[in-house]
Amino acid sequence: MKQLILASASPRRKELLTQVGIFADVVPSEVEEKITKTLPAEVVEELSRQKCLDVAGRMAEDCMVLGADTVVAAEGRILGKPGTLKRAEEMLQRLQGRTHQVYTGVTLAEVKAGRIVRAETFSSCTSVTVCPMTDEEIAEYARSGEPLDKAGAYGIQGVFAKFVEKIEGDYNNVVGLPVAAVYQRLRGWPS
Ligand SMILES: Cc1cn([C@H]2C[C@H](O)[C@@H](COP(=O)(O)OP(=O)(O)OP(=O)(O)O)O2)c(=O)[nH]c1=O
Repeated sequence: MKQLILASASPRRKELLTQVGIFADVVPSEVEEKITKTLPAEVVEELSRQKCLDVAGRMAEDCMVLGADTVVAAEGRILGKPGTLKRAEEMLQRLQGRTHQVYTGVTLAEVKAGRIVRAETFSSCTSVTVCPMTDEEIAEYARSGEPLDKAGAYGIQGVFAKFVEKIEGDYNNVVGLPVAAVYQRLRGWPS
């Protein structure tokens, strides 16, 4: 396989690729993310494409570029990163005691002789059921710092695992990258 460039600053995505033996160089996208869609699957696909094509357009060497974006969809709303403690608590209040969906969009592009010669976009959805949480549990978890940089204000791979009743679909998709689907697609691409 050609050198893979990961157009994402998310350490979790890099770790997931490394876990399956795909060693990527990181070149984070600097694109201003612009949402024109409304369905969560379309939103993550659109954002993953913007991140991927931004970085791919700057590559001079032959390579593959991967962009990804993750959001949580709950009761018709799309939840990104909370950014503040208050927003984190509001999001967790919305998720506790219910089932929601996590969507990750992925775009893969091939760069040849300084040009993008191919790009493919797809998304993956996982359902996550969260146990009922008390107000104290929500406040304590929000204060832990874990939620702030994560879509939906939680990290399934961290302390929040104790509130996850069940999931349906790819676990790694929740963490930020459906790594099996990525590998299966990359396998079919030119070496
Ligand atoms: C739901 C959930 C999300 N997340 C993370 C994955 C993503 O890093 C983050 C969603 O933010 P994204 O905007 O998808 O990605 P990012 O800002 O981390 O990186 P970049 O924009 O450079 O690609 O939430 C978890 O780590 N665990 C979880 O359980």
